[in-house]
Amino acid sequence: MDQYSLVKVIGKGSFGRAILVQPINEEQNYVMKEIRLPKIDSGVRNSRREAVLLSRMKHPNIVAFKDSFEADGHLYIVMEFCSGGDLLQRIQQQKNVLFAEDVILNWFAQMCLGTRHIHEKRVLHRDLKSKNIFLTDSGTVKVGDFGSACSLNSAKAYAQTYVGTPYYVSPEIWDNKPYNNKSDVWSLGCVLYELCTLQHPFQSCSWKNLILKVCRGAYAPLPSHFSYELHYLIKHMFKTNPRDRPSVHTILSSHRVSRLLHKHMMPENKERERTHHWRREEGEKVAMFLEQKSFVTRTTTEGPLQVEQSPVVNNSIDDPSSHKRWVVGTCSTVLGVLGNADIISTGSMANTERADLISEVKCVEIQERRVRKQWDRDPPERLLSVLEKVQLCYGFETYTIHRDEHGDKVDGHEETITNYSRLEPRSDDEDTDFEEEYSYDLINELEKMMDEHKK
Ligand SMILES: Nc1ncnc2c1ncn2[C@@H]1O[C@H](COP(=O)(O)OP(=O)(O)OP(=O)(O)O)[C@@H](O)[C@H]1O
Repeated sequence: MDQYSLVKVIGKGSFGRAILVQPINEEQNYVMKEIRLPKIDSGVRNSRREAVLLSRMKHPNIVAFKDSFEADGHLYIVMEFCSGGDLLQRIQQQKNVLFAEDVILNWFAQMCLGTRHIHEKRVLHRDLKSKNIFLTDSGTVKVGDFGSACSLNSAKAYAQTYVGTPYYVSPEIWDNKPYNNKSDVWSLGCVLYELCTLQHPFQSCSWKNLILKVCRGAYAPLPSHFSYELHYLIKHMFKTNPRDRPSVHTILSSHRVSRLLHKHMMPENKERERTHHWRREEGEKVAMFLEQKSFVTRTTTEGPLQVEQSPVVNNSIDDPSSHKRWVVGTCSTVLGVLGNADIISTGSMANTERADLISEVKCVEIQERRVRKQWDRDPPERLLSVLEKVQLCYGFETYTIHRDEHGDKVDGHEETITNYSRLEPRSDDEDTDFEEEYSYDLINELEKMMDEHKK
């Protein structure tokens, strides 16, 4: 503590103060968060988690960790100072003058880059909102406040469940489903919408209607001057079924908006994105290669050559010794279709012998759309009746509910259980599996919380 001099208090959160400090031997200012340590051990462990998780993040779009220590019953976390304030403050300063689309896309691309880094570390932020996204003097956007975040490799993180800040909470949370990476995407969608309209996407004068709107994904359309891509992105980020929402990785690499986002990225960020992008020259090279490549795939010792059935046009199926070839022209059409397709499930391909690949792809897309429609559902009645009794002014607060410790058998400061299968790289169509393993009776917890408020 002695190595920092106090400049001023910049704000108060629900767990303590945020103080602007300067290290004795440095010119630069930092923010020191002072968090009262609770009396009980589990509470102390939860408080320390913010420091542990923040220290694991190293990315230009995440508030940088400097130091943490404990003194006089407080935990202190020292981090980078973002002198441009938070996005909520910036939105309020606008006084109803909308931001230009260029500015919005530039900020949003940076938010996505920061959030993708968090998700790549198998961490869920769980409280993304305009108040937790900061700006530096140079206009760099930084995701901050890991007070609600949880690591999927940490058993103790499961000891508490999440409510978040109700205006930013996704439909699956109200439906008692586990929090997952797409729930963070929903919250990012809320921030993006706020930047576009200076309003919350889901607003109402009662909680009941607010949650109804969230669960139905019912929001007022963006002003029409915004690009088609931005409208399309918002629509997808507010899909009520998390499986239909794009992951942050998809938004940055293969969504209809990706190209537009890349245009607004800093050169250093573009460099990494380029490696993820399907470039035309590369596509043509692959097409040429496939065209030349022979396609016999399996032989047996006893019988003649077995030609594996595939969706490739076969010129001489009756002659087992001849090679199958990709037909000139097919590849570029396939690439065209693949370029426009969303996520393609290859599972059903094997059932269709020598099917035309292009119509197969289209068919899978149509089937997926049909299945997706069935997911729409109304929010639970019990939740709605609870919400009728709640005051809307609680909507901006972050809520965290602590689980009963007895069931956890979590003891000791740094205990973690690593589930290695969760650390494996995943393809985009699997990425909703990145979620908390426990689910809770959130409504029951809310009822208890309301009772406490009344006392
Ligand atoms: N790294 C930072 N740079 C600049 N300002 C910051 C930084 N971190 C926090 N602040 C500001 O300090 C104030 C308090 O932040 P803090 O995170 O402690 O609580 P909060 O976000 O207001 O509430 P909550 O308890 O819900 O997290 C806020 O106004 C916030 O904008």
